[in-house]
Amino acid sequence: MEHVSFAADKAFDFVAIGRLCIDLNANEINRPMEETMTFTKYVGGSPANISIGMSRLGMKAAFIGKVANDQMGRFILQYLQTNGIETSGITTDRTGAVTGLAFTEIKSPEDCSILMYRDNAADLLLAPGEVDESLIAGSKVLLVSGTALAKSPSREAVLLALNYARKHGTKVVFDIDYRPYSWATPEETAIYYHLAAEKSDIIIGTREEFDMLERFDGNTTRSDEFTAAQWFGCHAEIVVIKHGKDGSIAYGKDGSAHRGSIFPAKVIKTFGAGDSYAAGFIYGLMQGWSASRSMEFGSASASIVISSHSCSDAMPTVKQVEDYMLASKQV
Ligand SMILES: Nc1ncnc2c1ncn2[C@@H]1O[C@H](COP(=O)(O)OP(=O)(O)O)[C@@H](O)[C@H]1O
Ligand SMILES: O=C(O)C[C@@H](O)[C@H](O)C(=O)COP(=O)(O)O
Repeated sequence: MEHVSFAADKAFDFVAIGRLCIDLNANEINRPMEETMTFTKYVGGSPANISIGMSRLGMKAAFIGKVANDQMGRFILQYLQTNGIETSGITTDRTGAVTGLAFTEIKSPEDCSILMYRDNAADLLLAPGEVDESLIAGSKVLLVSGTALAKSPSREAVLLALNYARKHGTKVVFDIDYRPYSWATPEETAIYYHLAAEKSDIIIGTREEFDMLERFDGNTTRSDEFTAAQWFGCHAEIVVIKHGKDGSIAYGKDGSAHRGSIFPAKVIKTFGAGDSYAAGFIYGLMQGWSASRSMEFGSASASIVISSHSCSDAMPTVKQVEDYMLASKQV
């Protein structure tokens, strides 16, 4: 697989656009949320988690988004700043919108679910005029998280950000990130995901997420090969399909394919796998590594995070990932 090239002369390595939320993860685990009495608060939102992961890995990261004008919004901003993430691209809502909440239920290590409270979420009120073109122009990578396409004006903000990325030679990573709660219909989901995927250089998603994206494309057998071919016909250079504990597969435009295996993990909760995998994978590609090595690094990062109670807080450093890889053998 050919290595992905990134512009060298940019102030930032990575900028993400999308939601900044709060995770409330159950403290009393291995039981239904009806029996949970206390939660631990973490910064959340898939693109926020990935940005934090990139920063923990030593990358210079920035964020474009909108937070609520309340204690949760200020908590998020402070956490990002403490973690070295540029927040000048984040605006504060003045309409009374709130911070999206994700209550994580941990019934068992394999049976986790998320209860999302996202009515009037500030992140979906990001407007096109609030997208900082200079941040995108000054970044090697723009990460688009699919849920930001779920409602206007965030939808139009993302589409404008994609145009800015194309204009300035910023590589686009599209993390499909399907969260049913935020979408009105599957048809709408497919249409707007398509608009983003067509302009993306690297597309990452689970098989189910690609099924949502390819609703009108005739991939009736849910074939990974069909998926890859579909997007190489647009702009993609790499297509990664995640398969949970069965690992992942990456396809290259040159026709190559690489299977990624997993690292053993003492799983506390399966959430956080995708975000930490994405951070590790993108980091690897940006170091000039092969897709295989980048997948391995992402998989180890994922195993660290699913063995932890949080997602954002648990995002590992390079040394932590390398130590984990040394201490584990791939299964
Ligand atoms: N139970 C697990 N044990 C070890 N690694 C896992 C496990 N579940 C997921 N992973 C790793 O995390 C990656 C992403 O997880 P996945 O569940 O496919 O994505 P998402 O969290 O976005 O749904 C997988 O490709 C795999 O490398
Ligand atoms: O993305 C959200 O709104 C919820 C996340 O903050 C939460 O940490 C989570 O679900 C991450 O799981 P992943 O997307 O499977 O990595």
